[in-house]
Amino acid sequence: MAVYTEVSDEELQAFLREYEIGEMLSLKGIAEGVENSNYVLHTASGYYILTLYEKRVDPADLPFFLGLMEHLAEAGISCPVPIKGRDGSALRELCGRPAAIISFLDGLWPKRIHPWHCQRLGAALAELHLAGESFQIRRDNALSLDGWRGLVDTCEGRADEIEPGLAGLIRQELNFLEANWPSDLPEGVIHADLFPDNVFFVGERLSGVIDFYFACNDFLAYEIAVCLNAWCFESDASTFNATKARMLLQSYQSVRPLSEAELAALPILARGSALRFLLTRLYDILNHPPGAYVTPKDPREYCRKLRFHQLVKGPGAYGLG
Ligand SMILES: Nc1ncnc2c1ncn2[C@@H]1O[C@H](COP(=O)(O)OP(=O)(O)OP(=O)(O)O)[C@@H](O)[C@H]1O
Ligand SMILES: N[C@@H](CCO)C(=O)O
Repeated sequence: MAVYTEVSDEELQAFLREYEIGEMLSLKGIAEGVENSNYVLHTASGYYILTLYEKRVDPADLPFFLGLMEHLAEAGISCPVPIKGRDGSALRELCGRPAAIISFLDGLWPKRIHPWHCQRLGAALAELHLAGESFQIRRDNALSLDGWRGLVDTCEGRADEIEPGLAGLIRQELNFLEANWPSDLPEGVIHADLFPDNVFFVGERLSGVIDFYFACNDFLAYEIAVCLNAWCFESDASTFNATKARMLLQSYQSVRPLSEAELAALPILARGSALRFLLTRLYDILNHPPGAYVTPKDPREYCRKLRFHQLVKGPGAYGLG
């Protein structure tokens, strides 16, 4: 659950005076997510999401995130739109934190993934990648190789508290990835956290994508690897479902075909993506703020996924060929 910062009625009322979205009717903390404090805000003009940006978001990045949502929405991608205040700005401060109001998106995220979810996801992801081509602001991925090295240095001393042998696994994997990471794949704007809880469906229609607060420029195929990890394993996190992966990849390629180099790189990109989420989960569990209204996610799930990809010989393991 994620509400790190409590907002009083008085503070909210003063904040809302900067907007033209009507009188406040209610504000309810959202019991999901781990990064920011999120509330459903109900005003006389409808429902919105109020977000207070917490520890991992650098305020200097917020114009990128909010600008990207606006850009993608204008290009026809279904995603939240930042609401501007009377001064034309979507970004201001509340309770000492950067804060914004964004539009509310209908739909529910899938708790149980079927192959058709992966099919809808693949095409939507490729459309998102194409729509991002014309976005002018750039943001490097802070959670790529350099960021992983920093997290390994910080966490490895206590990693074996979580699982015996974990410190060795992450150090060796980092060394491997540093020696073998690709350098010349097509790049663009990626969402970078496209897990099922960030993709909404209404019935069998993908109704929208939320949570752009890790978005950045990186290899487009890296994003596919993130999705293979987040969408295509069974709940034991060890059994890979090649049918789901094939649906995802075929559907992506019906909109944006992948080059031979991108396909060949999938296994190493999947290893990198598994290490990325293993490390941030490990960091969060070792540095859990006491009393915070949030449930940390299990890093061991990503140890199992990483071990699967370490044995993969080529992209055929992902349902292709
Ligand atoms: N625009 C939106 N419309 C409807 N619901 C939303 C919207 N944005 C966020 N939510 C709700 O808030 C929850 C948390 O949002 P979000 O995923 O952005 O949080 P977070 O703290 O960045 O979490 P994480 O990075 O762990 O996914 C979502 O699962 C969803 O229920
Ligand atoms: N999606 C991330 C959490 C938010 O970054 C995870 O599952 O570890």
